[in-house]
Amino acid sequence: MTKLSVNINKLATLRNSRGGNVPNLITSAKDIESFGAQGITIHPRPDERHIRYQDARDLKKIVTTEFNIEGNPVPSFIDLVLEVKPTQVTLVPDAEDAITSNAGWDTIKHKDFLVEVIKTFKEHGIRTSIFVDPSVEMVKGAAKTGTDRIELYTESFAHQFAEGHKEKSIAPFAEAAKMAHELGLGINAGHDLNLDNIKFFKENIPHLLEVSIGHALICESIYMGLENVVNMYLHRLK
Ligand SMILES: CC(=O)[C@@H](O)[C@H](O)COP(=O)(O)O
Ligand SMILES: NCC(=O)COP(=O)(O)O
Repeated sequence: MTKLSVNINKLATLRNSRGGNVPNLITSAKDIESFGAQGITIHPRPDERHIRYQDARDLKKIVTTEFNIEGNPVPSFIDLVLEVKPTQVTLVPDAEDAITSNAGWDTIKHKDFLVEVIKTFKEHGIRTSIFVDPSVEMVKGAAKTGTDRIELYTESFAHQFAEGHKEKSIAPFAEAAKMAHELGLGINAGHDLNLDNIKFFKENIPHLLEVSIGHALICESIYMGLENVVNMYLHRLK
């Protein structure tokens, strides 16, 4: 079974655009869980342009499914995660000025750093995942960091799938996932997954444990409603 973790960054963006507390992230997260999603993901960035560090603390009190916090492990992020103790932390090598995540880790170059950070989180009972491009070499490097899981960065899949290059879009992901499974790593995936591409991705990536989906899911919900859309994903992930 592949779990759906809904990334609520975009709801925070909407809230922040007006000040105030509409939409209320706590109510939204509870509703998303009640619609059947098996997790809530947030990706606080140091500028707190969408999710604020305080949101992470507040959400921890009410999330009853899997709580996944993603981000670049700068000192303030590490402190936040150790305080909040989510189910899972996903490490993403965000550049400060990036609009959104745009690359996976170089798990070879940053091995020593990743080993140290992952050890710290695991000592505190937090499952770890690291964001990687669909590269066998990067997956092999990830396995040497001690991480529990990887998250495959699916932007290139989504882009090529939308262009109609189905087989080409999935091939490196299938190969990277096969290697991850052989090395004992759990497999998550995310970025630009949507209602059009999720079924094909799921069908072609065995052992896919979890997908985190935000941007498209919230955009689709504008037309079809959050409850419907969550259920449409759950149906495609069966
Ligand atoms: C790691 C990843 O792909 C997502 O967390 C994505 O980066 C969402 O972040 P934004 O909502 O800031 O684009
Ligand atoms: N880890 C990926 C994520 O949380 C959501 O990414 P996106 O669906 O907003 O592109």
